[in-house]
Amino acid sequence: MKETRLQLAAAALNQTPMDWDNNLQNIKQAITEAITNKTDILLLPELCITGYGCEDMFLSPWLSEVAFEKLLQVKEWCEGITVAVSLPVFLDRKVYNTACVIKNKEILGFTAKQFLANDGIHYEPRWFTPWPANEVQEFEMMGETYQIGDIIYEEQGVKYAFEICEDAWRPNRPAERHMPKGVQLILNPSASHFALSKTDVRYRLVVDASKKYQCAYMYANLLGNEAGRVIYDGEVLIAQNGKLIRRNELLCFKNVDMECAEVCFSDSPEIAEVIEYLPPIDENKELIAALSLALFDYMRKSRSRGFVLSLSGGADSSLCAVAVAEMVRRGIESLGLMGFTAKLQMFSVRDAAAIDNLTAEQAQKELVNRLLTCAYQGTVNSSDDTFNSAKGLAESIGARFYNWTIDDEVRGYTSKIEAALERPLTWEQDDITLQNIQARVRAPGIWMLANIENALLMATSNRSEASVGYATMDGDTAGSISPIAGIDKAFIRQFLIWAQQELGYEGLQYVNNLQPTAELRPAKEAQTDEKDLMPYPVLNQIERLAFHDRYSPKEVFDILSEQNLAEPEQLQAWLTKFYSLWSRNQWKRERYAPSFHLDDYNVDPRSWLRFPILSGGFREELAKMNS
Ligand SMILES: Nc1ncnc2c1ncn2[C@@H]1O[C@H](COP(=O)(O)OP(=O)(O)OC[C@H]2O[C@@H]([n+]3cccc(C(=O)O)c3)[C@H](O)[C@@H]2O)[C@@H](O)[C@H]1O
Ligand SMILES: Nc1ncnc2c1ncn2[C@@H]1O[C@H](COP(=O)(O)OP(=O)(O)OP(=O)(O)O)[C@@H](O)[C@H]1O
Repeated sequence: MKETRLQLAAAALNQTPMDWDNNLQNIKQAITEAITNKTDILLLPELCITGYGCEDMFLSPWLSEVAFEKLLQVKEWCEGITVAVSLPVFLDRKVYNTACVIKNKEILGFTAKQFLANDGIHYEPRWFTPWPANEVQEFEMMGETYQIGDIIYEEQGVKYAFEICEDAWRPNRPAERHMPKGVQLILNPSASHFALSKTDVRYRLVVDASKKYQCAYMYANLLGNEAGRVIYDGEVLIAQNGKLIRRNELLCFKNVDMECAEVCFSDSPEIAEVIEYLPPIDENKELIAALSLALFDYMRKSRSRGFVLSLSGGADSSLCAVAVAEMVRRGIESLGLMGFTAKLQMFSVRDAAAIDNLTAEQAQKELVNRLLTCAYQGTVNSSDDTFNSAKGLAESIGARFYNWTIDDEVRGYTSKIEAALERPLTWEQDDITLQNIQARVRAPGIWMLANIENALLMATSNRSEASVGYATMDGDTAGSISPIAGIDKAFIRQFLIWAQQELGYEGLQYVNNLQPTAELRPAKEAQTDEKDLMPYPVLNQIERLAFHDRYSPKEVFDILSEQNLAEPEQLQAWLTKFYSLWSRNQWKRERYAPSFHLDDYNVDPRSWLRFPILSGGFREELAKMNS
């Protein structure tokens, strides 16, 4: 029996589009670590030289030229090691998404992606050309000739080849053709976005393939919030013959996260009979890990100095506050306090050392205090309950907390307009106007704090509100990021109960006992979101069926009718409200501050879901459903 042992390594990298210094530094760090570990082959993620999220910049030839120059720099760091590093290659006015193999400072070739990702948040065919199976060509670049295409490489007698991210997600994936050619190792450089529970799918793709194709399979994903909206979990997997060899801790705060393993290749491999899959995934844990890392990266990459939040004590703003506290907790856990503060680049060494001298609990609170400023902005319609909730939560996590009222500003604007119109504004006649002015006058003051502190203003809308436009434009939508606009309200409410119980955020006890309310109408009307709209779980179900599952209004009605959720007339009324508000409010979704992709879909037009700003508003379809 012939056996060869190879030391394999794969590294997740926290890259940023066109941040050449950062990207090359991370690549160098990974190569240096791998050389120290006596690695034979190191795999790095998809498009890690440029960053995956360069968007239309991929269409500019100069971007690929710069990437090639950087590749030549990387090549020189590869002494005694084989490294797979990915970049776009511009040939004959087409761009290819490639993985380049460098062996001992020499370029062996470029494998080009065959299946381009074109669903959900991915739009690759806009930029790249797919490479045909089995084809290899030569091309010239900067005076040298190279091979590009469907190449099979060899390391110490072990044949290896690539599947580049999406390649592995298709039934006729390249591995199907590689196996009969004696390929024993597949490398997969990926930019596979985070979504709740998605790691399970990825795990299956990798471990199942290693069994089916009787090979070793090495996978490296990008890490962190790369370009603003999309988060990568930095997953690294090494598997062989149906057995997992290595899997890392996901969503860490490091720049480089590497796994190494010695893997034995034999001509009569032992194939696992039964594959051990991952245990059920705790989506609450996953959500907060992704959200806190997304905030951390967004903040440092945008060179901001913390967050500002209009804290109502309701569920949405409370989640935003907890996410910042968790960013600090998880950041310290991942990097150590000095590592965390150094990476933020906003504290002097002296300042950071002083914080480091505090007890762990004090240091956590001190950092939250420096990074999060909250304000409660009450009106005559606000209740003691929400004030106590906001204050209690802010104090419990250590955030700075201000409290003022906005009644003077509301009165000022209202009386100006009343004078101009020569009539009083009344709740009977001017309900929405009188609600919106309250939400709007909260914006200037909170923006002032954000400007003073050079901090990011968090807009607190969730996905359910975004669907139906249940937010005031330039009021509670004001902000520089919308961190929770990808999460539905029902999920948020159960998450906050979990966070109180499992993460120990006792300050959430108040909000966990409140009904969601906008508190924009006079208190005697006992306004609640669900009275204005419909029960959030129903709204969420309609939204998922309509857009994630792509059913027609009539089909959604039929599916929900079978569940006996409500009387048919009630269901019809909810559906009519949902589709009408959905259509009318596309323009608002276009104007939301950037949001994160967290769930398996979102309603952000720049990301998962495009919809016309002006449309027929489902009039005919709703009439059919109602007939
Ligand atoms: N296609 C389109 N393109 C551009 N603009 C369009 C438009 N369609 C309408 N508009 C404009 O939209 C404007 C109306 O939008 P906007 O002023 O935002 O207000 P609007 O959507 O009419 O009302 C806001 C809703 O959000 C609720 N809300 C507000 C604030 C907070 C909360 C909470 O949960 O705490 C809830 C409130 O109860 C109300 O139901 C109109 O002036 C109209 O001209
Ligand atoms: N009294 C308030 N003080 C400060 N900010 C407020 C106040 N009322 C509303 N806001 C701002 O407007 C946003 C929208 O209000 P909304 O009621 O939708 O959210 P919430 O209060 O956080 O959650 P819930 O809907 O569960 O009550 C809040 O998240 C907050 O940022």
